[in-house]
Amino acid sequence: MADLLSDDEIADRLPADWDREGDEIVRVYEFDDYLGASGFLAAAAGVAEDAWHHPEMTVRWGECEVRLTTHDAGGITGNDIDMAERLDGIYD
Ligand SMILES: C[C@H](O)[C@H](O)[C@H]1CNC2=NC(N)=NC(=O)C2=N1
Repeated sequence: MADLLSDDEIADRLPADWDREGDEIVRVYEFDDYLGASGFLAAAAGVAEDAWHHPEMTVRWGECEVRLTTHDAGGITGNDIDMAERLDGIYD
């Protein structure tokens, strides 16, 4: 099981455009419309399934909010940082 990151480690490793909110890291990806946001969610779900690390995702008009935490560890781990970087990689 992945180890919890310290506050300093989280601050150091948090990718640009992501914020920390307690035991989660959060980013809102922006799109031109609802279908764009929905398509990103579908692609992100595939990335998550491949990595077996699953974010909480909420689609709104033109937005997909992604929240990551490691449930098994009860907080933020390297798995969350890695998933954030993977999702940034599929965001055009
Ligand atoms: C049983 C447990 O849910 C699985 O091992 C995986 C599935 N996906 C997961 N996703 C996230 N975000 N955290 C987990 O701890 C996690 N665990």
